[in-house]
Amino acid sequence: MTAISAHHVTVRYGDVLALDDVSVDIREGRVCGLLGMNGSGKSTFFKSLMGLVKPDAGNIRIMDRDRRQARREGLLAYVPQSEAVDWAFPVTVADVVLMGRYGHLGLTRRPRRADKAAMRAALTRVGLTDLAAWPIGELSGGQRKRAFVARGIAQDARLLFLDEPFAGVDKKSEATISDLLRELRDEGRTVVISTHDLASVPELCDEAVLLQQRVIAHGAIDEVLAPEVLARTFGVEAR
Ligand SMILES: Nc1ncnc2c1ncn2[C@@H]1O[C@H](COP(=O)(O)OP(=O)(O)OP(=O)(O)O)[C@@H](O)[C@H]1O
Repeated sequence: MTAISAHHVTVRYGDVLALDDVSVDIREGRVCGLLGMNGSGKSTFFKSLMGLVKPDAGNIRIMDRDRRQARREGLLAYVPQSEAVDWAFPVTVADVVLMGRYGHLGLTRRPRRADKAAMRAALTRVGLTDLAAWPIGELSGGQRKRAFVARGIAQDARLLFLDEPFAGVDKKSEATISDLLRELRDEGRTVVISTHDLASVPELCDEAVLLQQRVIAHGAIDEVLAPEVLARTFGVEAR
């Protein structure tokens, strides 16, 4: 099945054209890298897929559903950029992961035994069991990312979007997160990571989309990262 089907998506913020006629199809069970410079529209594309931004034109389907239905079914999980999170907010790691269980029922619902079991299983999966009671703000960059991935696992999301997952993360944590994402892919989930760090892409991703308001290239890594494509996009000689 096609996990993401975006056709002719255009998004404007006032005078700024953030996405220009973007069409991308991504199959289920893939790790896809969404590549582009700062301001190229990566976050806007994620927000459009999540239903947080309403495109001015175009059509988006998630696993053959409209975005609202996909959200209602809990198919989508988002791991935000570190800067987008208020790390001083007093929640524990367990709280963050439990948020994956609330779905559309609202925050007043008390977690049941099954929710807590799913939370614990997800924390085990990402290796954070011992830190369950810690305030999220006291974790390292890599641990925070893993906590948010655990939230997606507890939710049993079929698609995970990670915005710059390796920014502010040390090499060891990066390897741990990459392994985890590959495992999730092997279970048939679809993982899309946005990054401007091209070094992490070849090993982790099955395919890549190069974005600069428009889709410059989409396909196998060696095609998308071909020196002539990068030179054209970034205006530099690629090594
Ligand atoms: N809420 C907004 N209002 C106005 N302009 C915006 C808004 N959000 C993004 N933009 C602009 O839209 C363009 C695309 O931004 P976007 O954040 O999607 O890019 P990005 O590739 O994710 O970049 P970054 O890696 O810096 O987050 C940029 O020019 C940005 O300044």
